Amino acid sequence: MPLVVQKFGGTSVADADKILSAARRAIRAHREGKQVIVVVSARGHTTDELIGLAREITERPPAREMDMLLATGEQVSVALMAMAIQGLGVPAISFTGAQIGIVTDSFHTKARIRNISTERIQQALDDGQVVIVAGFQGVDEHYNITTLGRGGSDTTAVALAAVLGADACEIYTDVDGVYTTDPRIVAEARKIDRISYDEMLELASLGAGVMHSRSVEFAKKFGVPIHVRSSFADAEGTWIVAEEDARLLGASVTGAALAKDEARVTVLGVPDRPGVVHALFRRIAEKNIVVDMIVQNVATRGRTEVSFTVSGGDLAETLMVAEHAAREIGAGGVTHDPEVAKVSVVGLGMRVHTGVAQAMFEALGGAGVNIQMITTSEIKISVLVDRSSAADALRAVHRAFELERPRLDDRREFAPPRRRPADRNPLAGPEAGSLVGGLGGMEDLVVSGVELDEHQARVTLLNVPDRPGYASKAFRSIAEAGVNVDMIVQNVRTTEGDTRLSITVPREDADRAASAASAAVGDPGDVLVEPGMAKLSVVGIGMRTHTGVATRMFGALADAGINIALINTSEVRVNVLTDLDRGREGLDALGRAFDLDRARPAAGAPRT
Ligand SMILES: Nc1ncnc2c1ncn2[C@@H]1O[C@H](COP(=O)(O)OP(=O)(O)O)[C@@H](O)[C@H]1O
Ligand SMILES: N[C@@H](CC(=O)OP(=O)(O)O)C(=O)O
Repeated sequence: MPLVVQKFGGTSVADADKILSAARRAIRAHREGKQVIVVVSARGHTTDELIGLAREITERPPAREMDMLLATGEQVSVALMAMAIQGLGVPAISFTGAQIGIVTDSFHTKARIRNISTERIQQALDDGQVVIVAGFQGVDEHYNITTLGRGGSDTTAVALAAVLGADACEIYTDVDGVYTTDPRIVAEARKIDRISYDEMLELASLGAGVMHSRSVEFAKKFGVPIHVRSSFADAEGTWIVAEEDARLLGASVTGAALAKDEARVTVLGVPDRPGVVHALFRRIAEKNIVVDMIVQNVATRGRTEVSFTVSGGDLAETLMVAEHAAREIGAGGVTHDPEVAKVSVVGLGMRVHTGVAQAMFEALGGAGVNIQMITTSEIKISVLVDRSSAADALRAVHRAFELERPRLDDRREFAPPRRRPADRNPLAGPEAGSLVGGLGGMEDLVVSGVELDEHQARVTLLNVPDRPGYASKAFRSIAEAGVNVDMIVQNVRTTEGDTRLSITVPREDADRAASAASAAVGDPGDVLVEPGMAKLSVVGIGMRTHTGVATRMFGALADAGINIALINTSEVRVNVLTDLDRGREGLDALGRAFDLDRARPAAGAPRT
């Protein structure tokens, strides 16, 4: 019998009419002969209101009690939904997370699912009942109630779909699909018909609030097709599916995202020697703080700057940890900016299209937006900008890539295949050995490989003026010279007022890239070339949301005495640049650190 999981977000169960309309949708699927699991979130703004209530009592509510409080929002919704479905004549039963054995770790307010017992749900389904489950919550091994982090009901829904082998997970929300960017900010944004897991992972973690990024990790790991669609209309929404099913045509950029609630932290005067970066990020990871956009630039006079972003809510704690770590490693100090935002473009097409970075920087320059930091991965480019210019920046970028124009997608009716666990579920399949942290947790990090690219050269532009338009000029010149750029890293201005922008290119193109850059910046003395660099990458799922992965990577390299010259991170990989002659050794060290015997050198995959 087909099985479907339907998740209704807060806006879709905000009042009695909406609950009844969601109930009718579940009943329709039930009458079509499907087994139906309904996952619901707290009604409307309930979770925000509960947080407000706690703050009225105390500035720093204990996390355990916070979870006890927040979980009530979803409990109200499941009861009302069960009443609605039963009232319409169909048997239904509601469960809290604890009742159906959604067992998590004990990181209150950001717990991860370890496992889900399926017997009770399966029994109810087999009895012909619609099963209603409270999203966003679980219970730890000591029976403490936990929550999964804001937006976590998506993760409950996809996790249930994964363990029960559902044919699809339907996410019902107040938009009719995933758009090229947030339609509340850019009115011309267009609905996307199909998008790959990796693109959605990047978009979600870069700010597209329509999906919880951890839910997409689940979907990718377990091969669950997700259908994001409107609660209030019947039209097809957006399918989030495996790359081979997304059948993407043409475009270099699929979507753009804005993360507004970002804060930047920079550790100044970091000694340029092995182990230092590791010491810093280990301290932060110990606090379970998710670090994003790590940018480390070329050292001068034996010192460098390391910048990274965290969400605004984590800033105070991060600063305390960073200041402590800075003293420990003998760094110069810590600065921060709480008023920044990150604008990103994402697209699998970037793997093959050139000139994407140039087009993005040109659009930003044209809109008068100053770029503070840049970081890239194979399928995304992110820039940090002042928060006040963020919406303008997003609109400019959306326009530059003509994201409002319909793509050549195949719009025929689409029924995605469920790619069953044998080939996709790393808990069951051949990748089981690569799980870090044992087989205990469904949400454990999956590291699928480590790679070495020995064909990289680094080109650095020194003395980059801190004003709009500069990056665009340099990249236009490099693109005109026909050079494919791989990594791009720009850190914030140093204390001496100097900004450095580094790129990596295929070694044979290094001189061409350097002369193109010199021509653009006007002074050859401002361009540095290091022809022999190696890129080491750790590849997998959940690389960013698992705080420990970068730390483990930096630690392994530190123990091997290998210095890190550049860093960039994404949802699916962490890349670092090292000296060429240390590359193989680094690859072995990473293979050991991540318990992989499949460490392999990779052919360079330049783009941009
Ligand atoms: N790329 C995007 N596509 C669609 N919606 C987006 C995107 N980025 C951000 N959003 C926002 O996400 C919202 C839906 O998420 P959310 O409010 O969490 O819904 P729910 O309550 O159903 O979980 C939309 O109203 C939209 O403004
Ligand atoms: N109620 C929780 C969980 C959730 O996922 O909500 P929604 O589906 O409305 O984003 C929150 O507000 O974070």
